[in-house]
Amino acid sequence: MAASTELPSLDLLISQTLSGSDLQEYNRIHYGRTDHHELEVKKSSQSSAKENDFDLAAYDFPTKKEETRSPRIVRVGVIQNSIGTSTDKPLVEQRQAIFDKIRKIIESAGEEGVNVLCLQEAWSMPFAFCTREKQPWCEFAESVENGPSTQFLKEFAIKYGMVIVSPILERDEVHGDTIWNTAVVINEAGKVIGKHRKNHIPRVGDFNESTYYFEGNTGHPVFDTKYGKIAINICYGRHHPLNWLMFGVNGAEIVFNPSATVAGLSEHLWAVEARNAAIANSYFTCAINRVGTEAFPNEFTSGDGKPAHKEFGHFYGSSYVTAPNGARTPSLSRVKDGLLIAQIDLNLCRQTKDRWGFQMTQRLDLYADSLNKAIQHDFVPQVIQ
Ligand SMILES: NC(=O)NCCC(=O)O
Repeated sequence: MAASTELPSLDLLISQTLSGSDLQEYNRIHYGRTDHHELEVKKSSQSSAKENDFDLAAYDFPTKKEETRSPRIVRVGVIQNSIGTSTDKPLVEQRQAIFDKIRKIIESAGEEGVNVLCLQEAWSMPFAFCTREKQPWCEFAESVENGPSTQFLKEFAIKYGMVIVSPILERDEVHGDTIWNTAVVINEAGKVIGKHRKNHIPRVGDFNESTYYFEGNTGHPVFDTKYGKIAINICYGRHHPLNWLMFGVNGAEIVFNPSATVAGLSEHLWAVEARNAAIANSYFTCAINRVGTEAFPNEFTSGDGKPAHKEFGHFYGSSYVTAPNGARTPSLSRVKDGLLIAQIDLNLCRQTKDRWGFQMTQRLDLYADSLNKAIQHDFVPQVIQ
């Protein structure tokens, strides 16, 4: 059955269907708290959201005050968006249309005091990797240091004193013009402080990304920013628990998961994976997905015997934030652009570690030893008959 593009969000459906103590119980069991702690946003931001047709939601994660450490309050923002115009237009026009709509949303994020903002995977282009065509799509690849996306975002980073994570298609001119799927980290002074390249490249459905780029070679970097230690687990990496684990081992307090995934494939996994990662690693996770349906000029096939088609499928948005204790925000819409803001206290990471002891009780030494054996060509699985 085709996935619905009508249902705005499961969260909305629930909140409109249940009421009173049933809704409270649902919230307690599903979201991990009875109250979403919705934050007020400025009238001007509300007007801009209405005028520019994006959703705006903000939530707080109140955290216990500590006697010996001051709170470390940070506002994180995530943006999900559809592309700005059709994919048969000139590339520069397509990119400009995305910049034009993103500009408005970033301005609202800045006005609302967002400290760290993350955009969706390959945000400055359509997700054309389904086509397997090299032309014209490879032309969207750009330099980390001074490509159009970095130039565009630097201005906002400086204006709002905000760290921005910009997932782009990277062109590495120094190493043979190779292409990578990369998240660029721009600090509050507008300086690129580093990048992370996607570790796990999908080979599923229409996600033909391996035609364009290899698995990343940047490890699991954690960026120690003015607003906390952040990391980026790009899209398909969210299916790999050890990928999440390594960002935690390196000390991440917030891990962003900029994604591009479609309803027919992964919607039933979406609410589970980033949330589970937050719980297992005692850090905040911010899951961000594209939204809308992208159609391409030429037909492509999915290698499943079904007819050739021009549409990728429905990118279902539904971005959300999870705290280390497993409590989460409702999702943004499945069908509309949106800005989700979460006010978090990074002290909750250590508080959760102290309470649950997952870091203390994990057995990295044991896993390292077992994994070392498992990767040997003559490995014999430890099975007892
Ligand atoms: N962009 C990407 O890696 N998508 C793969 C599909 C998925 O992970 O749900």
